[in-house]
Amino acid sequence: MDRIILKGMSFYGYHGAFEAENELGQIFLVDLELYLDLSEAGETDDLEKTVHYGEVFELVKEIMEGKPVQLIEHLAERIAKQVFSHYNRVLETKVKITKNNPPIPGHYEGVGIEIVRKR
Ligand SMILES: Nc1nc2c(c(=O)[nH]1)N=C([C@H](O)[C@@H](O)CO)CN2
Repeated sequence: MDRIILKGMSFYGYHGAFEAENELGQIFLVDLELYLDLSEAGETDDLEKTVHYGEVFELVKEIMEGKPVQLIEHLAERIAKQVFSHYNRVLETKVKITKNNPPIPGHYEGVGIEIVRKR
């Protein structure tokens, strides 16, 4: 299916299950895919016939820079719900959230989760 992709969005937030994370904060990376039919927008060259990815960025930013929660799963679920409630055209969404520097000793590129939700 066609999709709109928002890749490597980066936000500073205070989410986490540990107190240190809530106090110091850290960078969260978000990748988002919206599955929808893009043929009408392609045919007509009309922004009204698709989803404006700039608006979607603002929606994600509000959640990621908003009230701290414990789990990145909860952030991803909130993003998926907001996408569906704002954009009827979107049939499915994939949300990936990564922390590159969580307070976990060891060597790794990052830790994260990915969810796929259908309307
Ligand atoms: N599945 C998850 N596991 C963990 C999370 C999370 O959000 N989802 N969070 C933490 C801590 O906040 C982590 O950043 C530091 O250990 C632990 N595990």
